[in-house]
Amino acid sequence: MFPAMLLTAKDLHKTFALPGGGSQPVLNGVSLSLAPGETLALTGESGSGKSTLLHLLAGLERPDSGTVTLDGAPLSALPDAARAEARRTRIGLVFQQFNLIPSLDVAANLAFQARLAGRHDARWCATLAERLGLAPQLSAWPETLSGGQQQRLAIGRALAARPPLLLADEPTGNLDEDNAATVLALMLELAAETGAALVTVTHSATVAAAMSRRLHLSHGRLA
Ligand SMILES: Nc1ncnc2c1ncn2[C@@H]1O[C@H](COP(=O)(O)OP(=O)(O)OP(=O)(O)O)[C@@H](O)[C@H]1O
Repeated sequence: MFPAMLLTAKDLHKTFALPGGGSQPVLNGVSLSLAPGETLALTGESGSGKSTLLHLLAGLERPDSGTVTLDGAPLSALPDAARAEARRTRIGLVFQQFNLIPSLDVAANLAFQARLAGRHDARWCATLAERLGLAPQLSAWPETLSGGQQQRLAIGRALAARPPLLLADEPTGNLDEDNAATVLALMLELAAETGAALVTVTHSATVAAAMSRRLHLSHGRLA
């Protein structure tokens, strides 16, 4: 018997209006499904729509047509507030640009999403800080951290609420080779430990090879 799917996208279409008039179709019937704990790389040429697809999977944007279902609940059909709630409690997000909160120290950044989700667990946050090599920096400001440290913190923040789904957009895109390898290994280890499924948008063959499955986006469709 197949395991119940965590995430299902069915026949997603998305077209953007162009500033000068006209429109640009970006996703043209994209479907995928992800089992709990599965890891998936989304690859494709620059501009092929990978980030757009990730945003639809995260409920950050809505498709023009098609559905995104998370744990059996229709994410894409929910009104904005309910989608934001689902994102807070069920999805961890990691971006290329780290997106840390500059006015909060490392400890508060780490705990931020878990607090929002009403699932702060001080012991788990301490474990995450330790595992991510950030324990000595807990009272530092994010701007004083290296790029690698900032991305490790962003991963910890995304996993602090133990979401069943982690979505990452070029998580190693701003890092040198050594930091990229460390961040990739930690992201995979901690996702596996928490049971989170992972979808990673990437241009990196190394990152793509580290995922259990790869899908390539081309001409608005996945293969
Ligand atoms: N909000 C938006 N409004 C208008 N056009 C958009 C918007 N978001 C994305 N696009 C366009 O959709 C296309 C796909 O963009 P997207 O960022 O999803 O591609 P990508 O595959 O992630 O690219 P890259 O690898 O360069 O990050 C691009 O042509 C982009 O200009």
